[in-house]
Formats: sequence, structure tokens, C-alpha cells
Amino acid sequence: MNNRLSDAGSRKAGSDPTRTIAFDVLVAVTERRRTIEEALDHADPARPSGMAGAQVPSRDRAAAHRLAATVLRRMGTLEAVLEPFLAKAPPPRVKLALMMGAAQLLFLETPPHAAVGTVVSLMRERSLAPFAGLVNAVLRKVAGAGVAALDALDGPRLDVPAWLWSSWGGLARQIAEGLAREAPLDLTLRPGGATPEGGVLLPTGSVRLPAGTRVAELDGYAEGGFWVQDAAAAIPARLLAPQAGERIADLCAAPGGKTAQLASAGAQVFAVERDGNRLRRLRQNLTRLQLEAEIVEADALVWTPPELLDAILLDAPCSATGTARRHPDVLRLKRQSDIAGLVEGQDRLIEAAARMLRPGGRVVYAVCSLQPEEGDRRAEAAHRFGLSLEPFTTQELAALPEARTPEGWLRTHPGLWPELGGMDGFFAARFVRR
Ligand SMILES: C[S@@+](CC[C@H](N)C(=O)[O-])C[C@H]1O[C@@H](n2cnc3c(N)ncnc32)[C@H](O)[C@@H]1O
Repeated sequence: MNNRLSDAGSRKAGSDPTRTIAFDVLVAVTERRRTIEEALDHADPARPSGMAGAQVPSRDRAAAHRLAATVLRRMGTLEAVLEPFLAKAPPPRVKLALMMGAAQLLFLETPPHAAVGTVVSLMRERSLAPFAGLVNAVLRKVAGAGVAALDALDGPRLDVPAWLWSSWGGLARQIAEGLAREAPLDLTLRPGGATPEGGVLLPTGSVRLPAGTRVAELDGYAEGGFWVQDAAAAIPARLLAPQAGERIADLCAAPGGKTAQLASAGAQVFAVERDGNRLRRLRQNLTRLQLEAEIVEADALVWTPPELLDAILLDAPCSATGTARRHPDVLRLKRQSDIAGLVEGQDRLIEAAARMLRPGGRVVYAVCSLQPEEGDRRAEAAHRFGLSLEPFTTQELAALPEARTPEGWLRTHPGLWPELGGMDGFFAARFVRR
């Protein structure tokens, strides 16, 4: 993909869809609070941002995704690099274009003539021509300073919004250092599935391939030998320890990574999901994997299982701050004020799950969040719903002892496994119905 960004410089200036799409994505994320994926779905380099048009070819989409994600991941650092070269603050869209140029120069190894030339052309394409001279001059200075400009900057601190940094307490620096790295591709293998070529088996059982690997091109993909799932995301379903024949609900199921884990253990799985579009993806995933589950389009708050259940996996909707490596837009889109509403929804789902369980039945509550309100605090509150805490044992977390909290919960974060390439942030706790 590096090449893709570099190649564009040799094309005619102004004919580069990658930068145009990346710019439109950045505008959509920062001005309209769209996710990168949503913005890409609406991208059309031939039209100004926000107008849906022809589908973007997948190679352009991937390269634009990488560029926009790099800007969002390193936004604080990029602002600090540009600041000395700007006499006064430019309009927000001009600043985005400058950050895009600087990201290519400093993080994506794009040749200077390509990085500067394409962003200058972009200014004309997006009705910002009066600023083309400024952009040209500033980016040339950034190119002249080179990566040495990064040396004096505290990148991890600059790139994380202050409210998130303070919410992560003593782990903040470690987490932020992990977020600065691009996430690898992690797979969960079907039982007995073969590791694709180049894959490394991780201590927890997932298989890891380098960032940028195209999953659909791997041997065994079409045959359903594996599915994409971050190493940390694969742990909660393992901790539920599904047994063949057990009645288990996956209450927030799409796109189905955890449903697949439960089904491949031989459990009788109800995959409950309220979003019809996401449910379609879950169905497609299960079909490719040749796995079976009872797919239920319903709100888990009101759904009632045909009989009380043996176990539940509750992967509740959350702030998703634990996925910021893969989705750096999360850093810019989430706000501290979002947390209270999410917490309320999580408690309602825990309460609903408790009602579905037979006495002695277990639930693993999980969130891909790094926020303590959505993690430990929810575990502390679960007794209100007739649930007892059942901590994970050291043996259950033997493959990742550093992720076991003093209370016996699971807490992963992007700063773990730095030498192996990190992992997403997840919290999980187990409760049993009294
Ligand atoms: C964190 S994602 C789940 C990821 C999934 N467990 C996996 O591993 O692939 C949360 C999902 O919960 C769904 N959801 C949110 N609230 C729900 C509810 N009340 N009932 C059912 N599904 C819900 C969302 O649409 C979303 O697909």
C-alpha cells in the first residue's frame, strides 16, 4: 500500500483518487462525525465530499483508508509538526490537507514530490485554490525538516485526546504507544484448521499476519478455514468455555466472530442481533465458515429464549475505545459525554441476560472499551441483577497472565505484547445466576 501512495506521484497531478478520497473521508469524520467506513461507503473522488457516487475500487479504498487512518491516529503529532510553519491557524479543511501531506512525508514514506504535488492539486479540486501556495510552501518545509522533526515531540501524549489519557490512569502511556502502531491481521482458526502461510501462532491460540494482509487472498479463506478476529477479541468466548450441546445466546452477535467460536465448539447457539444489515453479514460469515446458529433478529432487551439458557456471551455495545488501533476515528468521534448513556445500556443488557439464564447459568460480559466505567464498574454493579461474580482463575488466563486484574477480570489493552504487535483493548468479567 505504501507503493500505492508512492505510485500516485508518477501519475498526472490532479488525477489521484487516493488523496481525494482520503481528504473527503477526513472531512466527513471531523465535520460530520461519520466513521471512516461510513465515509468510504459514500466516497466519490469525482464529486465534492458527502455526495454518494460510483463505488470506489477496492485498491483505492484501501490506500485512502490507510492515509486517512494515519492522519487520525497521529493528529496531535501532525498538528505540532505543522505549527512552527504557520503564521496563523488556517481554515480547518486546509489544515486537514496539510496534515495529510505531512502524514505521507513523515509516516508513509511517500516521495516528497508526490506528497506535495498531489495535495496542492487537491486544493484546486476541492475549491481551496487560494491556499495552494501556502500548502505548497508549508509542505516543502516539512519535507525539508524530515522525520527529525518528530524527535522532540511526545507523540503518544499528543495523539490521545486529554479526556481519554486521564481516564486510562497509569496505563495511559503504554496504551498510547500501542495505538501509534498499525494493527496486524489476526485470525481465529476453525478447530483443526491450518495456519495460513506466513501466520504466527500467538500464545492465546490466534494466528497473526502482518498489517495490510488481504484476508480474502489467503489460502483457506474461501473454504472457511478461519475468520478475522483480533487476538484480544477471541478471549471472551474462550473464557465462556462453551460445551457441546449447551444452549448459549450470543446477545449482540454481528458480525459474528464470537458466534462462530461458540458454534464451532458444538453449542446450540442463538445469535441475537437487532441490526438487520449487520445480521446479513453475520449470516454470510457463518455460511462461509459452514457453521450453524439460530439467527434471531431481535432486540436483546426484549427477546426471550425458548428455554432458560446455560450460558450467555454479552458483547455489549460500548465506546469501542479499545479498537482505536484499527479504527483511529474512534479517538476523534467519541466524547466523554457518550459514556453515561452507554453504561446505562450495558446495565440494561446485563439485567436482561440475567433473566434468560437458568439458576447456575453463566454469563461472560465483554466490551471492547478501555473505559473503567464500562468495565470494572459494570462488574461491580452486576450483583444488583441477581448475579454473583465468578473471577477468572490464573489457570484460565495462563496464556496471558498480565491481562488478569487483581479482581480476576480480563483487561487487555494495545500496550500488551509490544514485541508481538499489540492487541485490542477488551474487558471481560464472568457472572453466575444465583
Ligand atoms: C460490539 S458489537 C458485537 C460484535 C460481535 N459480538 C462479534 O464478536 O462479532 C455490538 C453489536 O450489538 C448490536 N446491538 C446493540 N444493542 C443491541 C440490542 N439491544 N440487541 C441486539 N443487538 C444489539 C449492535 O448492532 C452490534 O452489532
